[in-house]
Amino acid sequence: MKRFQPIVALDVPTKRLSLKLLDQFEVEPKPIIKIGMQLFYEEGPDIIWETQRRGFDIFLDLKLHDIPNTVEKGMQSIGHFGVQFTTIHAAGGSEMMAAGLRGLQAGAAEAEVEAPKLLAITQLTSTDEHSMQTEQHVNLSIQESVQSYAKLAQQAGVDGVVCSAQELAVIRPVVSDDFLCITPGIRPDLNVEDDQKRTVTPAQARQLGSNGIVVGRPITQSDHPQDAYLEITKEFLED
Ligand SMILES: O=C(O)c1cc(=O)[nH]c(=O)n1[C@@H]1O[C@H](COP(=O)(O)O)[C@@H](O)[C@H]1O
Repeated sequence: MKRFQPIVALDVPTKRLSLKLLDQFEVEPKPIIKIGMQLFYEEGPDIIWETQRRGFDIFLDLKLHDIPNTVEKGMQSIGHFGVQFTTIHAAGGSEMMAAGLRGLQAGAAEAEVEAPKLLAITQLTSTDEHSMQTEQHVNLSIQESVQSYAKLAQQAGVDGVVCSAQELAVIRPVVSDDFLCITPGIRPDLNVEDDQKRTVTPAQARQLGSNGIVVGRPITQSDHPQDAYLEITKEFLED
């Protein structure tokens, strides 16, 4: 099973701070860098070029969720960037996910770059079963909801899902072997949750069969981001 090096969420407000962090990751294996909405809305595509110039693969996490035509056009623009991964919300439905995939492939073809892997967000790792049931009015367990989104995402043709590693046991039996399961909500110390609800350690994510972990604050807010990254990498990649 494919296991990627950890994906570091660069959840900082400015280019200056992000470049300072990137300088910390001149190590092997180089992390995949996740650029999310805060940094992208602030700095625009320039932050992608700067990160690519430093030799990092990019996970552009903009979580598109809109009517199919709007998502298709938005994804067409994202397809131009030459990033390796990007995200869409499974809750938008199969028609929207298929439209997003079409747009992404069209954009990548226009720019003559490889299309990114498209990942569907299932239930955010900050959601617990109680809030899902009482606020989204989803009358299922978290496991059932995530499993159902994973099946829908695969039928729509996307490359994988984002979920908690806690749900992998129910997803794997219903998707193909090459379907990617990328898992945030990673905490080396499970006592530190922040706003995350469905957390696991890097070692648990490996044991549960995650293809890649997304880690933000445990690395970026550490006094020694490089040491924290290397420690987490060892825990996740080494059998
Ligand atoms: O799409 C994501 O990456 C994502 C999905 C999800 O369900 N939960 C989740 O935490 N994330 C992202 O993963 C990162 C987790 O950050 P930390 O909680 O600081 O490790 C953030 O950048 C979130 O946007």
